[in-house]
Amino acid sequence: MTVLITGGAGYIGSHAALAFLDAGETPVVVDNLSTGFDWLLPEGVPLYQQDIADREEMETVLRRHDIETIVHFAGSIILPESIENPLKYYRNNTVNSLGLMEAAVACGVRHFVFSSTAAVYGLPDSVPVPESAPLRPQAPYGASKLMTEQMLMDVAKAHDLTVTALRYFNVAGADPRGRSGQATREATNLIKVACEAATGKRPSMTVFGQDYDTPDGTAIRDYIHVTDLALAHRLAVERMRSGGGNLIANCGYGRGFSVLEVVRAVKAASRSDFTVEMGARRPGDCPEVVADSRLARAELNWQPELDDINQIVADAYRWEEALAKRNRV
Ligand SMILES: NC(=O)c1ccc[n+]([C@@H]2O[C@H](COP(=O)([O-])OP(=O)(O)OC[C@H]3O[C@@H](n4cnc5c(N)ncnc54)[C@H](O)[C@@H]3O)[C@@H](O)[C@H]2O)c1
Ligand SMILES: O=c1ccn([C@@H]2O[C@H](COP(=O)(O)OP(=O)(O)O[C@H]3O[C@H](CO)[C@@H](O)[C@H](O)[C@H]3O)[C@@H](O)[C@H]2O)c(=O)[nH]1
Repeated sequence: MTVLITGGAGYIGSHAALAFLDAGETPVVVDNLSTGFDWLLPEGVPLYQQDIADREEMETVLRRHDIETIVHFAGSIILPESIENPLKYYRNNTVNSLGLMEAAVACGVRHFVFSSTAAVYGLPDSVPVPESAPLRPQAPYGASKLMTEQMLMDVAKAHDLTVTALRYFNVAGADPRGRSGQATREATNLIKVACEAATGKRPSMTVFGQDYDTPDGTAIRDYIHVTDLALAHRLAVERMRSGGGNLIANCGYGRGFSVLEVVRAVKAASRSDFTVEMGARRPGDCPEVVADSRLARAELNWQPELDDINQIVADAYRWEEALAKRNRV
């Protein structure tokens, strides 16, 4: 019943490794360390430093560990970069995922969990966004993920494989016990950027747009604690093991916070009054993105435990401080 985590040395994948480890399972990780770090992985989790595109090596790992389930995080994740370099995104997120599916089918893997994204919805017509909302990705990043979802669902129908695709909203925070967190170089995510301003890694931060049609004029997002998200993956695997069928579900909490609310929370958690500049809207951003998360709650029996913006930013900040002290990334 071994679980393979691709991209397990990355931000979310390392938290998933912790979630399986904490539940008494020892997962195996494949990661090419292109954006991940071996030191993010919990001790005792075997790491194969290889590319998921290497079909032969992937099949060797799948057979050696008799892999029952693949939890597939490996991918390229920077939305603006996908506009500049679409081929990289279709190669790594779509083509390489296809190769992994072929290896999975060839090696008799039973279950597959895929990291999808709210970016598949593009600019939603209304919030909260249900899974049935129109799928109109605005950039190759979202399109590359949507194609993979579609391939997986077709493969699941034709083969003895059950698939869960989880569409993440805004992932943030760090393991509450300090064992992992986000170490991404040159990160652009709001909470990470604000925490870097709080530790002094950046001289200041900028709020992108204050003229949205929202209560305080800044954009609203559904920030989900990475540890709750990791839990959803473990529950998705449990559900498939007990006979649950294919599923596509949003992972968010179903409520949003504005940029200014997040900045205030980071200032309170860090007790730092870092400089916040007011800037123009970031091209492509929408005013409000919030998940309708009822399906994941019902199907996965997912009861998030960390739905608290103060805890999310406190955990993110504690991790950022630890990174700064260790002089890492
Ligand atoms: N962070 C978010 O807010 C967010 C939101 C929606 C979806 N996602 C998805 O979640 C997944 C994980 O994202 P993350 O934030 O942890 O990013 P990350 O960059 O920290 O993790 C990705 C990991 O995959 C590895 N990797 C990339 N390509 C690989 C390849 N070809 N072979 C082997 N390893 C490879 C990287 O080295 C890295 O460790 C991604 O698929 C991403 O698209 C993330
Ligand atoms: O320095 C900053 C960074 C962000 N923001 C704003 O904060 C909000 C959140 O931005 P960010 O953290 O970059 O997340 P999103 O742009 O909402 O995108 C995230 O959520 C998507 C799913 O919805 C994923 O696909 C992306 O990978 C992930 O980065 C947006 O309104 C930004 O304009 C700022 O004001 N200043």
